[in-house]
Amino acid sequence: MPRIVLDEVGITYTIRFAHRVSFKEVLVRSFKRGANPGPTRVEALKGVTLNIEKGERVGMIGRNGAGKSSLLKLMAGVYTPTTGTRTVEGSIGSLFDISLGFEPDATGRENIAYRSYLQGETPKTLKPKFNDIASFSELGEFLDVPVRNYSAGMVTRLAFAISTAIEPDVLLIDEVFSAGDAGFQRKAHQRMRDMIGQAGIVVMISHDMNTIKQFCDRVIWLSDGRVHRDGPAHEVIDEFTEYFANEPPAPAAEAA
Ligand SMILES: Nc1ncnc2c1ncn2[C@@H]1O[C@H](COP(=O)(O)OP(=O)(O)OP(=O)(O)O)[C@@H](O)[C@H]1O
Repeated sequence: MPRIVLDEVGITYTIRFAHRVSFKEVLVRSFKRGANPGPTRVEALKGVTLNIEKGERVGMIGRNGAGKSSLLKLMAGVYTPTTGTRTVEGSIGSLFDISLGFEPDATGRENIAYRSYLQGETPKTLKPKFNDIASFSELGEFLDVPVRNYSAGMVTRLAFAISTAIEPDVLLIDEVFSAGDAGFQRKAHQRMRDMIGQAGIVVMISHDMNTIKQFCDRVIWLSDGRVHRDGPAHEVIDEFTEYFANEPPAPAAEAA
């Protein structure tokens, strides 16, 4: 039975500024106490407690930097919590960063196999799916060409075709609705709808409230790493929209 349980979860990142330091700066720093600021800590999530049960379609909304991706990646197991505990039951399918991690020197076909194995397929389970993935990508003869020769749109199509060929219990989505050109997007939307319909639990991030309304019955509004509001989709979206309609314009880096 798929389930997500987060108990007082926190994530703190440590950032080290990576600018080059000249010999002169090293000398100055060695004489000046406090001149080297050292690593900075960012608390991306603070005491998040959540329970998501089978059948729920959950949207995550919030401004840029509110902690949505950190929370989704924590659910996916990409990040471990700095504090608190994370329990996810059921197989997980992640639709984010889908275009990363291809082998550039390998062909499209070879990459279908490599990526599918990473997604938990075996040669036996991949065999009946392979042709569907290949034809969904619409890459034709390019499937026998190394991926390094693909256009960005071709990489996206291949990535989308592979990433959506899974049937996970828990489906985690971060804004992948805009894959490829207009024709491909129509197909991609239908494929997403089918996946969302089949998954036990869906958690998705989107800045597009219509997308969230269309797919989700529950919405979590994150603000500054905390759950600001958690409730029925239409209620939380209305509050969110009204809040930002009445607020003075945010600084550029903060704007949603
Ligand atoms: N890998 C990382 N290393 C250091 N800090 C990070 C990292 N990822 C995110 N952060 C920081 O954590 C905070 C939350 O970021 P996160 O990406 O989770 O927010 P978000 O709500 O998904 O934002 P957006 O809507 O812009 O995608 C931000 O302050 C961000 O700078």
